[in-house]
Amino acid sequence: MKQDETMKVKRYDDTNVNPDFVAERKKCTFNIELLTNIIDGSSYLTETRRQAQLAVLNNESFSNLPDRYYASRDEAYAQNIRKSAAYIKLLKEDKSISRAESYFMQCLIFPNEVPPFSLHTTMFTPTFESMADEEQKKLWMPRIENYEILGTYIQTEMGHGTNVRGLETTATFDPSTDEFIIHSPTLTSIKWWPGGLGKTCNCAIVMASLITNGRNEGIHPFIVQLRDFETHEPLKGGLTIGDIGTKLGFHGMDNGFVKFDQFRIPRRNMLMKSAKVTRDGTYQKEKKLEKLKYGSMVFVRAMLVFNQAGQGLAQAVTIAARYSCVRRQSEYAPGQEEPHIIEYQAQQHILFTELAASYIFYIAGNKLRELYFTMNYDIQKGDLSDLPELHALSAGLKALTLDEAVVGIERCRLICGGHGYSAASGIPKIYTEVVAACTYEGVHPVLYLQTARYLLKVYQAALLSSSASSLPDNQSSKYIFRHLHSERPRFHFPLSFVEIVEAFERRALMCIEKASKKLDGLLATGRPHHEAWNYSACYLIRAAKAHSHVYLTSSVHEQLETVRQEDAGVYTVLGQLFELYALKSIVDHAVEFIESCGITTDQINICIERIEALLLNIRPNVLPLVDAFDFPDRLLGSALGCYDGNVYQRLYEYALNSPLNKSTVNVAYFVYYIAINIS
Ligand SMILES: CCCCCCCCCCCCCCCCCCCCCCC/C=C/C(=O)SCCNC(=O)CCNC(=O)[C@H](O)C(C)(C)COP(=O)(O)OP(=O)(O)OC[C@H]1O[C@@H](n2cnc3c(N)ncnc32)[C@H](O)[C@@H]1OP(=O)(O)O
Ligand SMILES: Cc1cc2nc3c(=O)[nH]c(=O)nc-3n(C[C@H](O)[C@H](O)[C@H](O)COP(=O)(O)OP(=O)(O)OC[C@H]3O[C@@H](n4cnc5c(N)ncnc54)[C@H](O)[C@@H]3O)c2cc1C
Repeated sequence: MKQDETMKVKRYDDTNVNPDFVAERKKCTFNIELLTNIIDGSSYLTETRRQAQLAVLNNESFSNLPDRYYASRDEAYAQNIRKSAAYIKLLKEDKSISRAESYFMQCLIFPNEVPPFSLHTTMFTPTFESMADEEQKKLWMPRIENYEILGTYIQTEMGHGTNVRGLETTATFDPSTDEFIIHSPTLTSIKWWPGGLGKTCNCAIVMASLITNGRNEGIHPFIVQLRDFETHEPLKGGLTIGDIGTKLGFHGMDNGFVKFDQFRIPRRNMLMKSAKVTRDGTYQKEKKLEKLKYGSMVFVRAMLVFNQAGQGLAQAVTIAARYSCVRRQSEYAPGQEEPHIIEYQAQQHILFTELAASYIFYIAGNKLRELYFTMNYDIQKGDLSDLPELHALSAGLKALTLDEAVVGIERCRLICGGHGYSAASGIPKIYTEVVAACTYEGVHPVLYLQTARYLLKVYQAALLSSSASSLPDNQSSKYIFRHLHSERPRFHFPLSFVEIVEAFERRALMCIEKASKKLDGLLATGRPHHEAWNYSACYLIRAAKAHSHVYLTSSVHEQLETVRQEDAGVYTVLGQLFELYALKSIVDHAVEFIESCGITTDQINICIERIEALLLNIRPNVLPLVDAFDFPDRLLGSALGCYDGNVYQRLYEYALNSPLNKSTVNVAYFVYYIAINIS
């Protein structure tokens, strides 16, 4: 990114800080900057992020007007298009903007929003790059990279989302014209939901059943132009396109529908890297590359762990923590000043456990992102051996971290009392954004079951093997081999970090064993496999969750081992958060840990006591720990969570700006109420 010498705007307002915050920040026992570097991935990335954020704050084109919480849907969409145009212009003009910089800029330009063009970068382009052959890339990529083509990813239909093989849209090859005919044969086959489809994108990857020579060859991707490049009108020849209407959130996004009526595209618009249809209609495929078509789902699921679960929960925690250090309520000691609500143990228990979870998701999410890029390098070169591992891991972690994050965000809202319910808190917007990710890219029961399917295969392999050597080191399920053939250790309390990781592994192995036994038991009674699988679902899902917890704890433990060499202060606070998250999970799933690790209810009570001690340890650092996330106020968009802690002044300003306050007497009152009274 080109450096801007005029960068003056501050990321925080530190001129008029609430004195309670000043006092809180003085209690800090660790180096905040080092922790920020860990969350970002490195000091280089911290600097990159700050520069990118300053560039956004200094650019008028990216301001959020009208107020994001008062905008109607039309305004929210228009606002996003205005900012998108400015953003894309900037990316086109300054080719030195790196991928990481553009990512950081996007997060701040569209705070807690998935903007209409985002499918272009997250799904359309990666799917095209992965599924198109070299000739197709040469033809299309320059216009895709130049944003002349703005694409979305069209898979889901009104009648089918999860069952991709059940999609009804057809792409039938017509050898007489060398074209495919895309068709929606039923009401339920209308494509439904794709982001940016309703009004914004001019092209799409469309997933449809390929039919040639009278045979249905299954779901394949096609690149389809939807709108005229000049007029932006939907193309003639059999397209009905529109916006699907208002949703729980995502107001600035035009999720859309499209009905194809015998719509024709050239044969070469089928993406032909792993399968093709020749001029005479012959279908050919490279079987080993078949699963590449699922690749973009794996990519987004892997990214959602740090981007939505980690960042979303961290933002809600930042808001709740800062507010808890300002808000005073209730008479604690008779006759004394009301304490800040942060002093109540009940408040601390919720706030600090969610703080711990946000650190765990962020750090583990960063590791998953790195693992994705490492493994995907080989996958794109045609070695798909790591794909099952990556699929299982990204599916399970997307599900587990988002499940826990949305509950955590809602808990943060609740501990802010009444003001948490106001849009001005910022938390409702974070919630509606993050909870959407629990549905898109796969609903969670389905994703857990995908993870479980993989785990049972690994378990079967481990039963037949006596060592872990047959699994590469980067496989997260290696512990299954290790522990299956080794004695369970005696755990000592309070648990050491190493013991914590092993306890999670032992619990996961037990859940996998139980799921396998359940399935085998049902099969032994003569039930068909699909039925036995369905009636083992609760066991299978428990196994997938337990395995995903293993990744969370082991990857953060690995990070801790590195930090231990670097900085004692940061190691201590990060260790406290790690321990708190782990112990809370152990207490929440006590039965599974008692059974798998041979521990007692008395030892679970030791964990409960230890959690209380950890709350006291974490208390002095609470503000510095959320400051370390380093969210600019503009990203949080919260009256309760600003860096300066001037909550009440901001709440009042927010109310004064309400459109309802533009007049002292509302016209509707005259039109309806006075009219009734007169008649
Ligand atoms: C602070 C740090 C900063 C760092 C710097 C930053 C760097 C920059 C990095 C860039 C960041 C980007 C940030 C991104 C942010 C994200 C925000 C995104 C916003 C996105 C907006 C929303 C978009 C939404 C899109 C959608 O929803 S698209 C539709 C999604 N649909 C689904 O998910 C459907 C769910 N269904 C399925 O997945 C499957 O079809 C099914 C698995 C349920 C099918 O089951 P079925 O049994 O029918 O399966 P098959 O027979 O077809 O296949 C079975 C075998 O295939 C394997 N399989 C299945 N799925 C996959 C897969 N995905 N990958 C690999 N393999 C797969 C099965 O395991 C079977 O295998 P087996 O036979 O060997 O057992
Ligand atoms: C905000 C948002 C953005 C989206 N963006 C896009 C997009 O850009 N492109 C796109 O193509 N799609 C998009 N989608 C669609 C999304 O991918 C689907 O909604 C999702 O995959 C779920 O499919 P479905 O809605 O058909 O639910 P269904 O598949 O009908 O599932 C409904 C429920 O049934 C249960 N269920 C279903 N199948 C099973 C099973 N096998 N085992 C156990 N339980 C099951 C689950 O509880 C599930 O929640 C988006 C959705 C949302 C909400």
